[in-house]
This record gives sequence, structure tokens and C-alpha cells, in this order.
Amino acid sequence: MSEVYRILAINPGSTSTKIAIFDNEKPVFEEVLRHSTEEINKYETIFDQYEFRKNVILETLNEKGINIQKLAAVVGRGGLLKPIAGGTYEVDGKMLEDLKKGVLGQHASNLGGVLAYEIASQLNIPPFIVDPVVVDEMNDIARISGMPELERKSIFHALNQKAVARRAAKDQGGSYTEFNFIVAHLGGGVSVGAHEKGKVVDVNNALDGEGPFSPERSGGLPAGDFAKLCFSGKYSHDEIKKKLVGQGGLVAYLGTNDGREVVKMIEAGDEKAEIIYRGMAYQVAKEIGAAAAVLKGKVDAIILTGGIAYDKMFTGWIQEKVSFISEVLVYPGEDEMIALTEGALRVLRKEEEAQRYQ
Ligand SMILES: Nc1ncnc2c1ncn2[C@@H]1O[C@H](COP(=O)(O)OP(=O)(O)OP(=O)(O)O)[C@@H](O)[C@H]1O
Ligand SMILES: CCCC(=O)O
Repeated sequence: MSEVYRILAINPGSTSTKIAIFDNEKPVFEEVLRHSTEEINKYETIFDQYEFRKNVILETLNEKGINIQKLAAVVGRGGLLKPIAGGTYEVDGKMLEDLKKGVLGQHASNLGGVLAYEIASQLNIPPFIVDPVVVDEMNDIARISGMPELERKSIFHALNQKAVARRAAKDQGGSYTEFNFIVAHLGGGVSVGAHEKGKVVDVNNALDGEGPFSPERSGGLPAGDFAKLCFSGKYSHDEIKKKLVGQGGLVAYLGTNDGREVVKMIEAGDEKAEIIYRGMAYQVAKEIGAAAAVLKGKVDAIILTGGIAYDKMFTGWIQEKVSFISEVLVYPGEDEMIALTEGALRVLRKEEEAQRYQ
């Protein structure tokens, strides 16, 4: 009989920490630990949230009677490292240092590698990350911003976009590298990627004021007015950064980062909530149109995924605008937990060697 590896997968998002235990590919336990804006805003930096999230994870596993001594590995969603190729990486001192100091910036997934490392080293088992948000397969032409000092960067929901695209390809009876897809990840942040035969050749930097606004991010802004706001003297650099990521989008307009709350507001007749939520769908549809141009109109399917894709009203508004491009497939939620686990299993089974972060 083949060996059973028990894996703990940890996925810190901007509004939640998802945890799961798998015995090989079989899910044994899964939970979404939600964190309110108030809870998250107590901490100045992402790294400051580490102890809080670690305690919530360990308490939850303990309450559920899960013995962590039986784990074979811990795998976390990887963060804002320097741009790297896709795949599974073992968390080492160099990576840990870059994740802790936020070498490319602060992001919830920086905690994935740190939490994996802290829990795994206590148990003397390996810590991994898989397909971090900095996976970079962009065409060079897509890096041009219009201002030479500012190069566009590939920072997006690589793990889920790729996992869902692979699943869609399988459902269509082929493999990921045979199709052109546009994948829109609709989570706390929103990214829309043009996947050309298995490579994400262009994508909005979901963390840096590009693309559609999202539950807690501003997305692309009128640049001149934004520059004036930055120099108005009203805000510090940190406050401006929070207006872009954390306190932008739905939070800024409606005071919540929770799409379900917005749906309730709309159902209760709140017209402002409806126009803002429709505005978010409108911007996602426009970004999908742009990705269709990148793929020269050769689009096998548009895929909507992430938490907000559970909302049929929202996906319906997008579908109305983009279904002229291609079929629209909806894969609500995320495939990230199994994608993380599979990445760890490939290494434990020696099908793949863990890559080293340089
Ligand atoms: N049924 C639903 N209707 C509307 N919104 C929903 C529904 N279910 C989840 N959401 C919303 O989806 C968003 C969270 O999505 P998701 O869990 O994919 O994001 P995250 O992991 O916190 O962040 P990110 O995906 O950016 O890393 C929240 O705004 C949540 O309220
Ligand atoms: C940009 C990568 C993931 C996210 O925070 O939304």
C-alpha cells in the first residue's frame, strides 16, 4: 500500500485564513477562519498578524481534535517574494527573511510561508510554499506602463487562477496548455489573467492600483487626481497605501469588505450599494474585454472564480457584458487548498524536487 502523507495547508487571504488537512489528496478537515476589518486593522503590518493567525489555527485544530504530531508537511500560500517561476519551494532562511521584511511589499500570503515554517519546524517536518503571488510569465510588451521608471509587475492570484484553469481544461477534456482562457479571480482582491496555452501572459497587478476595484482595494485610479491627493498633505504614505489596499473599493464606499453584506444591503433596497456593486462588475467586465484583446479574441472560455463568484447576481452582470467573447464558466470559491497540497505531495513522493528560492 502506498504511504499516506498528512498535510496541513494554510492559506492566509486578505479577509480570511483558510486551513485544511489532507490525507494525500483526500480532504479530512477544512475551515475558513474569517477575520473582520476591525480585527485585521488592529495590526500595523501584515507580519504583525502572524502570532494572532497562528494561535487561531492551532486553537482550531486543537478544538477539532486534530493531532498535529501526525503531519508529514505544512504548506502555505506563498507571498510577495522576488519574481520566480511557478512550482513548489521549500521555505528556507533566505525566503523567510524576505517574507518577514516584505521584500516586495506587505501581503497576507507572506504569512503563508512564515506560518508553514513556524509550525513545521516545531514538528521537524518540511515547510513548503506553492505558486506564490509573484509567479511571473508575462510577455515583455505587457510590462510597459507608459512611464519608464514604472514597470508593470505580475502579482496576482496565481495559485487559484492556475488551479481553476487546469480544472476547467480537464472538464473540457484537455490539458491546460491546449487552451486560451481568461480567468477572473473575484476575492478580497480581483485579478484578471490572460492565460495563453498555460502561461499567464498578462494580468492586472491586483495589489498595486491596477485593474478593477474589489471588496477592499481601489483598483486603477484617475492618475492626476490621485497624485494631487497624495500631495494634499491630508494623508501619510501609509494612509495612502491603505486607501489603495485594505480600505479601498467596497470598504471605502459601503463600509464592508463582505460581498454577502452588500447583497443584503441591496435586497433591503439600498440603491447606493447596488450602483457600487454593479460598478465593480462593470470594471471586471472591462478588464475581461482587455484580456480578450491580448489573446486576439481567441478565447476558449472566460472563467469566473473566487468568493464573489458564489453570487449569481454579480456573475450574471458580468456575463451580460462578456458572453459575446466566449462561453463563461463559473467555478466559485477556490481550488487553492488542494493545489497547495498537491504541490507538497509531488515533492514528498519525489515526483518533483523542491525548488530553492534564490
Ligand atoms: N455568496 C457570496 N456572495 C457574495 N460575496 C461572497 C459570497 N461568498 C463569499 N463572498 C465574498 O468573497 C470575498 C472573499 O473571497 P475570497 O475568500 O476568495 O477572498 P480572500 O481569500 O479573503 O482574498 P483573496 O482572494 O484576495 O486572497 C468576500 O468579500 C466575501 O464576502
Ligand atoms: C494579488 C494577489 C492576491 C490578493 O491579495 O488578492
